[in-house]
Amino acid sequence: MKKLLIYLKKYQKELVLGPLFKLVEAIFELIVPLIMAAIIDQGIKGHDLPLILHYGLLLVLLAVVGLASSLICQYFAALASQGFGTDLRNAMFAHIQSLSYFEVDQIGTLSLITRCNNDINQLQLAVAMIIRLALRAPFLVLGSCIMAMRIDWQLALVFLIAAPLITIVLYLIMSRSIPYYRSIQSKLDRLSLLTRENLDGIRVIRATSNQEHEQQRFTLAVEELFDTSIKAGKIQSNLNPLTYLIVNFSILAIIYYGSHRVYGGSLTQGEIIAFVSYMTQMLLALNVVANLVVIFTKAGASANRVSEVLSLSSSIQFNDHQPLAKDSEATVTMKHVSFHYPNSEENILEDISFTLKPGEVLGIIGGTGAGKSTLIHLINRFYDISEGELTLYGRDPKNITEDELRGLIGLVPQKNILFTGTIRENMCWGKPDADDEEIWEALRDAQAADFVMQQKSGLDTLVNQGGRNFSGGQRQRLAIARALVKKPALLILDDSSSALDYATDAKLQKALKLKGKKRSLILISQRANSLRYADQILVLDDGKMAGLGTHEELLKSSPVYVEICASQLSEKEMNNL
Ligand SMILES: Nc1ncnc2c1ncn2[C@@H]1O[C@H](COP(=O)(O)OP(=O)(O)OP(=O)(O)O)[C@@H](O)[C@H]1O
Repeated sequence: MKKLLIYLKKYQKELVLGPLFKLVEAIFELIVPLIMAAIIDQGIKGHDLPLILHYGLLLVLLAVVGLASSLICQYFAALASQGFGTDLRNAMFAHIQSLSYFEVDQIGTLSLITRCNNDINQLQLAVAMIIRLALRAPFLVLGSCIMAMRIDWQLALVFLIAAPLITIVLYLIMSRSIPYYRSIQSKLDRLSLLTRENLDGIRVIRATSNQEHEQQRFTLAVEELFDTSIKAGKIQSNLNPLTYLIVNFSILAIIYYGSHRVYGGSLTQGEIIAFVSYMTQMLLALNVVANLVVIFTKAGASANRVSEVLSLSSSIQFNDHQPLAKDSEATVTMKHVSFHYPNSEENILEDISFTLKPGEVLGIIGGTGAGKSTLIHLINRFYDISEGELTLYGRDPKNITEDELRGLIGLVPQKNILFTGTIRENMCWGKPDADDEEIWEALRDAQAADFVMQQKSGLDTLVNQGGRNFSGGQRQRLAIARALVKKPALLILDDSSSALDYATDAKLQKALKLKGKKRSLILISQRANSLRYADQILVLDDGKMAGLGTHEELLKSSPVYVEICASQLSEKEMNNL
């Protein structure tokens, strides 16, 4: 919670002045019943029109000043709550960027989105309510009681009985409904997760005719939310009848006992009216307090969820910089490397060793789940190795700054993502100052120049969300070009040409090899054909090395490799190998 308070520090002025202005409005509200009493007792009773006009004008003045105070408070509340939300959202977003894959996996991407949006909205609302109502509502409760006592302390005993009774009713209702409100929040979380998942995967859902199943899942989640909301609503619906019952009995008591006192001459009719007004004011203010409790309870849960993210620190720390040995004989070296994900004990990679030299191509092949992408994650230092030794240009990656590491490696991940914007903007991600010539060169090498040229707007062609206005193969080539623009010393393609036909794939490989005299290349592929000209191929089988060598060497030494080739190539092709 402390972590969140620092974002309010900037708005101390608004947090103090806002409630003070609201207090001015509340004071005026407490004065109004007294003026009404005076109008009745002096003006109407004495047929004194000038006095009625005088008090009427006073009422108008109080209303105008009260409204102005309320608007000023509203302004401060909006300024502080929106500013707080914006600062917090920016800080949270920046913090998430600094986290490693492990922490992001731990919370989950969709939950992070909900926390960044819904939870911060909830906190914004709470800040606005603190400024607008947190001081005003209790002040009105207390003020109404005091004002009533000022008029007639004996009759005000009705307040002293009614106020605790109303408080008990509020407590009973709130304590029963708040758990439901908490549950509603987590159910809303689940619903937004389902909505997002479904809309993201709408093509897959339709292609696999799973609409009905997904509809059922969604309906179930909506019904659960509906049930919980109804339960909370049913409890909450007792609030007004019960509190109004107490207030109406109190008003009856005030009128009954008050009328005796009016006959006795110790109280006036106007004062009775003022008493009734104070009673109503107190009830409304207590209801506001009850709503505030609900808002703050929800905000409390949201604050915990936001703080949980902010208190995470990246498990990947980059130490002091040591200069890279650019003339090192090896780009990447792994010696007996093993790795398990932080959330499991089971080794995903075991005893992996290889050396990749500058200008060389390393192919990685293996079945699904063999650990190919995981190995790439280690080279990128998305995770740290669990055992063994990993060096990049002769250095432990822990001693390379993050910027240098990212500048060194151009990664085209398996699930490539293009961002909304133009093709040029996407290309400049790796190198913001890249000129058109550099971009076209990268596009040519990635075999993407032809189709970009065919676009009417060329590099200024707009890329829709996720690159949906391009085919799978075009997206892959654009993603490869984007990685090439920054001219990385090590280019990693994680199954990034799977959607290309063999001829385009071959042209791509040729271009990459031609340009990459000094650049090392790691190619992950499920297709043996795509890797056959690599300088060495690492065969992974269930996280273990099942061979390392050239295509020809592996055909003699690695049964797993032979099996992969046999499953993909025809007998004729196999015989020609
Ligand atoms: N973040 C993670 N946390 C825990 N386990 C993971 C994580 N990511 C991957 N794994 C597990 O690690 C194993 C290897 O996954 P990896 O993605 O490296 O395989 P792969 O060879 O690239 O497979 P594919 O060819 O299907 O992409 C799998 O069993 C997977 O379940």
